[in-house]
Amino acid sequence: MDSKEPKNSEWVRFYKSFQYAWNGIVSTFKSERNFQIHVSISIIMFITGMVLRFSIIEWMIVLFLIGGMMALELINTAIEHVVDMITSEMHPLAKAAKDAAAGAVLVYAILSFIIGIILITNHLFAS
Ligand SMILES: Nc1ncnc2c1ncn2[C@@H]1O[C@H](COP(=O)(O)OP(=O)(O)OP(=O)(O)O)[C@@H](O)[C@H]1O
Repeated sequence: MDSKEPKNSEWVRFYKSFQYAWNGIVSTFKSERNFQIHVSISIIMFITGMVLRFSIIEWMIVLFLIGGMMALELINTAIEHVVDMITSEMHPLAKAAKDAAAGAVLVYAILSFIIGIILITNHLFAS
């Protein structure tokens, strides 16, 4: 009997942690225009992959890029929130933190774009 309760509460905690994470994704989607743009581009890439009938390897690359992009955008949003919570005043360190986080997203976005173009052109010309 005693051993059942902690087990249940572990599952409840596990379920709740998913719920909190999902809430973070939904609220970021609602508030961040860049996240909405990334989701839209991901949907376009998904449809492109279906139309061109991507191979398993190509799908794995696309999913990795989409997942990485969204995860980075979520981390960038988290950093923005923390900075805004710490100070509402202009501070060089606040700027440095926000700009570095935005830079990380930009680096990944540029790489994703280049890899996406390579994937599509390689697929079209190889088949
Ligand atoms: N508290 C702050 N102190 C100094 N610079 C800041 C501060 N908050 C934002 N900035 C800088 O001002 C510029 C514009 O920031 P802005 O607040 O418009 O966008 P963001 O918060 O970085 O992102 P988003 O537009 O997604 O909210 C960026 O270079 C950012 O680093």
